[in-house]
Amino acid sequence: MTREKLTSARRLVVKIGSALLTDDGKGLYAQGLDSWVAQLAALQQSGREVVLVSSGAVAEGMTRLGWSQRPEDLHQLQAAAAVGQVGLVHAYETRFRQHGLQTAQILLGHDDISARDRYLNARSTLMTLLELNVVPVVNENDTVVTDEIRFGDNDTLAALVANLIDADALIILTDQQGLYASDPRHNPDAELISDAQASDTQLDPMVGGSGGGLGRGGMLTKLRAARLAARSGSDTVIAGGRVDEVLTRLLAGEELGTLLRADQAPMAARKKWLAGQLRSQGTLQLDAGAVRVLRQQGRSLLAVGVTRVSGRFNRGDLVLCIGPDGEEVARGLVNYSADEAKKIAGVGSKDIAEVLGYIGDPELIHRDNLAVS
Ligand SMILES: Nc1ncnc2c1ncn2[C@@H]1O[C@H](COP(=O)(O)OP(=O)(O)O)[C@@H](O)[C@H]1O
Ligand SMILES: N[C@@H](CCC(=O)OP(=O)(O)O)C(=O)O
Repeated sequence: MTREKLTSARRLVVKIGSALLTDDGKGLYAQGLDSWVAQLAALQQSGREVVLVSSGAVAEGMTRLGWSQRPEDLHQLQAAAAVGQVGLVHAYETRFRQHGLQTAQILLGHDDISARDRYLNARSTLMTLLELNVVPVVNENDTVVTDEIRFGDNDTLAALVANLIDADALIILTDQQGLYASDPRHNPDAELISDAQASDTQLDPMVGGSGGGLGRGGMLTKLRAARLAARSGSDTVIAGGRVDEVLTRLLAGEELGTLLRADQAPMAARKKWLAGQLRSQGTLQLDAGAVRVLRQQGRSLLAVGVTRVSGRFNRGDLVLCIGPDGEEVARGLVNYSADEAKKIAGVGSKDIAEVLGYIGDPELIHRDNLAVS
């Protein structure tokens, strides 16, 4: 099968794992970093949007603190991550700057993505950074979360980020060339899987064991991540980070690594997910004009088209949009709380700041967060 969809992927999440980044425990792998950053910069400069999810904080922290063994103690791990994160971001910052690109540090926990208000904030910040042509460098917020650091799994975080920004593709770079039919550390003759549907259950027995010394999750978390990414329509590639020009070649359509395909396209998947959210926290009644632009033009909902607000909801909650006769028109994630929405109902976007004293988003529900019935 060809990889045309990947060549046209516009928005990418690239994850670089600990096993790859840390040069067998001897600090960060500088040559690798030079090469990945050069490739990422070229992709960004050719008009693609790139979010980088990078591990390596614990490993870099251990080097800086002079520790040769990964500590068992959770708080020591967290301390190492806090020390190492500075070095990690510095390593990316200096390299991207040589290519004329700014970077941003984003530290996230899974809760930041599951809580609705934080979800919208994280999404808006990442989208804004992409619009500004900045490369976000994401890692787990190891100071406040402990599960992920214990399992050493940034694969899940990368998939959640792919969901968050509706990425077209998630590329997971690791120390193996991709997913093999069995762990190549134990079976050097194992066959590389080049192409599969992410949902294919025949893959399950192939990913048994966990990872190596510094990486932990192994292929199990990568397969799970591919399935998670597929929920928002993102394909996943697992590929070898040491392969020459791996990112450039993958996006040129070369059949490297393992492609795990999603069943549906990003926007369709997102709308389906929204439509399937059962519990709504409130209702917005729309005037006939708003109903028309939502239905016929797929536009965002502006406060000016809202005639009545009911229910108790916060930013990020799901609300129903009903027409003048009470029929459901759409449902979506709202940008303002019920109290704020009541104040700005019927108000034009440019006057929101005057009414509220601030403006968060110009629309009440952004079209990406809206599923029309
Ligand atoms: N079927 C498989 N194919 C490839 N690698 C596998 C497989 N099963 C287990 N692994 C192991 O997964 C490791 C990669 O995972 P991990 O060490 O967690 O890396 P990372 O830090 O990049 O996430 C490989 O080094 C390999 O030993
Ligand atoms: N967040 C931590 C650990 C994450 C981690 O190692 O994950 P992975 O690259 O999936 O094996 C770090 O930066 O060291």
